[in-house]
Amino acid sequence: MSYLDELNPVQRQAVENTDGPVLVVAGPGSGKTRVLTYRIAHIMEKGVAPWEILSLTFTNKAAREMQERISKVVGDKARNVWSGTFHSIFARILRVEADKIGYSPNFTIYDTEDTKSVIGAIIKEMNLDKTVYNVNTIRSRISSAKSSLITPRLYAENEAMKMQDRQAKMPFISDIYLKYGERCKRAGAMDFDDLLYRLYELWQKNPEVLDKYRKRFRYLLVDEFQDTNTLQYGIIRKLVHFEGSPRNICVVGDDAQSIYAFRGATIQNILDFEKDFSPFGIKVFKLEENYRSTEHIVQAANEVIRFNKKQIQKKIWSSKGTGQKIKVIKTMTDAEEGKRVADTISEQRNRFHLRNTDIAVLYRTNAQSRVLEEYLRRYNIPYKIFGGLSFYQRKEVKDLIGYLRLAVNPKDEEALRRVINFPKRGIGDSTLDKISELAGQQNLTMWEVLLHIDAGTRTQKSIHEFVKIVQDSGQKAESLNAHEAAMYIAKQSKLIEEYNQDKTVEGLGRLENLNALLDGIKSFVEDDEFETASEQQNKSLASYLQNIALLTDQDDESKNGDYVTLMSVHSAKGLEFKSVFVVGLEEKLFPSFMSMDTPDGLDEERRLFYVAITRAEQYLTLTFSMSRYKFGQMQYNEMSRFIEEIPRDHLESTSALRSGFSADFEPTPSRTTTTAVPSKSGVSGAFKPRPASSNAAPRIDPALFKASPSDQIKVGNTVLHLKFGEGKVLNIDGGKDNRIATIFFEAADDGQEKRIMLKFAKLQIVE
Ligand SMILES: Nc1ncnc2c1ncn2[C@@H]1O[C@H](COP(=O)(O)OP(=O)(O)OP(=O)(O)O)[C@@H](O)[C@H]1O
Ligand SMILES: [Mg+2]
Repeated sequence: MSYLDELNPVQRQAVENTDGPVLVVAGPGSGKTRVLTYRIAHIMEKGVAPWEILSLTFTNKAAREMQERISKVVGDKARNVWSGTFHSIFARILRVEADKIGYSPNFTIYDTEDTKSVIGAIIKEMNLDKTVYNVNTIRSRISSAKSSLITPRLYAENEAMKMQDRQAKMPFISDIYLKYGERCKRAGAMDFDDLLYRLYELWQKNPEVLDKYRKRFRYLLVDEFQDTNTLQYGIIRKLVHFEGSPRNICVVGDDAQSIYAFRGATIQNILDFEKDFSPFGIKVFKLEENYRSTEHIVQAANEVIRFNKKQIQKKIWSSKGTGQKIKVIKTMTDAEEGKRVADTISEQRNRFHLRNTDIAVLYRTNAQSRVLEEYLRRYNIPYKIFGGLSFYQRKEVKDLIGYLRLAVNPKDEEALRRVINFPKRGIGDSTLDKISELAGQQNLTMWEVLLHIDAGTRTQKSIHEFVKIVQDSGQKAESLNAHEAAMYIAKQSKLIEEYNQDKTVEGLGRLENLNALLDGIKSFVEDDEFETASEQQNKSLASYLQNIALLTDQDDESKNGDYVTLMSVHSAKGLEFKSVFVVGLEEKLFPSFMSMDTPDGLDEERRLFYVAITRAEQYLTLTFSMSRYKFGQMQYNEMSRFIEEIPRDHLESTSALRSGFSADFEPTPSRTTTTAVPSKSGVSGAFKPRPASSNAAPRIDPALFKASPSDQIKVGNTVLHLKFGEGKVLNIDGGKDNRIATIFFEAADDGQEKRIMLKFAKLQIVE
């Protein structure tokens, strides 16, 4: 059996001990997933049928990769292994057994939006105040109740939960929960949590059904076990932990990579597993060699995770050679960060002969993808976003763009349909159908029909309000610049208010996306890179929309299958890439401001960082930006403590390090932002332009920068530009309001003269 030779001795034992419980706790890249894969192959080689094997993973991507890896060893029959995510496998079982719990086999699966709309309807029926009873909060309460196996009845009896609800001024959540369950059942629908919860219930109530599956799945395997929640573990236990069971279960995981505490996953599961199965001769294996990454990366990861006290001690080493040091890039703005990432990707492809698919860019929050996407597109680097939508495809982004489009063109029917009843104003589908019908009959646009509706009924009043919002927005779009207009519209439409109410993790992500869009519009307005006067002048909402039409266009950049992967760190679990970029390494972003206040929160962020950097095989690049727009405000950031926690020996010595770290390179004890006071010497020092040959950005601290009035700028001046550094004004032409300066920036990328419209440019005269 030659495939066994592709394993080290400990891995081989974990594979060959197919009978009885096995636990593998080991660090990243040590071959845990490989053990699972080979174990499945090995079980099949011993004559077990593929459908007797159940293998559970967390993401579809991981499940697919596992399937591919198994096929390499055993060929086509790999397809018949029950291998997939918890949700997909359980849905499959539930379809077969649906009638036993009063469902039809064709039950619908409700996504989050469906769930929210059902909960919203219940709140309305119960005459509860929807500003107090926030749909998202309730959804997440119900979800966590289900994940902890708390039925509506138990919920109603649970004093602790009720106390929490009373404190939140929502004493009726348990009633909503009960009604929600009934409603789903009546509708023949299950939400995502139900796929786990109902399966548990099915097995609980129907021992004969459970028995069938116990007999069927003779072998069970679970990857990324550290991230299972109570319910998932409950289901697993039911399947294998019983009298007379051979308990052929193998789980693999790494407590240091547990990153879903907020969803109820606890590393306690790993400890419990060992305890629960120890009476049945559990075998525990530890793997210590990292086959994925070179030494600098592995050692840096080891050092960082040592800051977490509550870890199972593990030694990890690499025999892949020293490898490259970790590169750190510091930039002044997030836009520049995007640009440097794109630059470095191009450079790495050439220098190290990488394909796009060898490269991944990982971020902490999805909202960060906007700037990255923009620069990858500008550089013609194909990319694909995993575990989420591309920025402009996200619902909240489309909502705001819908309003912006209406402001510029109220006849835009698609936009109108999208937002006329969002946020909800009681203009339902039937009203909309009527409007559309009228429009058809009279050969008008829907907008024109709206304009002629009297204000009588409640719905008609709502329509009037909506028309007013669009009209006001239209006026602002003409009189203000794109950013001012968009800010007005975001507020006036009540979109911000709507998204602001949702205090869940997902809700915050949506608000961040909205703000990222607004910030993007702001940088569009402030961008003075344009060279011609007409482009410079036109900073209107209409021109902004035209500009992004190209970005929102869904042309598939990843056509030929060679694309850079963009994803959140959470989605990157279990994956590996030759080159990995981890971006936005700033205090309050990564670690996230939401988790920084508690030691446990911070530990989880550190585990997340640990997951991020251990995805890299050969090249690891960490980037951070000194400033970043946040909620329309320029924020000044400090480098993330996680970079400081990496011993300097593992970092490439670059200018980023010299200026990013405190002088003696001691971790800085205080993390309050210090804003430098401009002083004569400080200015000239900080403003030193970068050498033309290097790719480094001009090191200008935005906090020190002060734009001079444009009419004072004269030929011969030396001026500073935030992006291009120091430059000499060679010529000025154009009339009063349209003066265009020709400036030579020594440090700019191309070393070419640039033509810049003075009215919009931000330049500081140095001499
Ligand atoms: N004995 C081995 N010989 C050669 N390559 C190996 C060996 N074991 C693992 N590898 C390779 O090392 C890489 C990491 O393995 P794998 O993905 O299984 O690690 P893991 O422990 O699951 O990591 P993570 O914790 O990040 O999920 C893979 O490319 C795998 O094929
Ligand atoms: Mg793995």
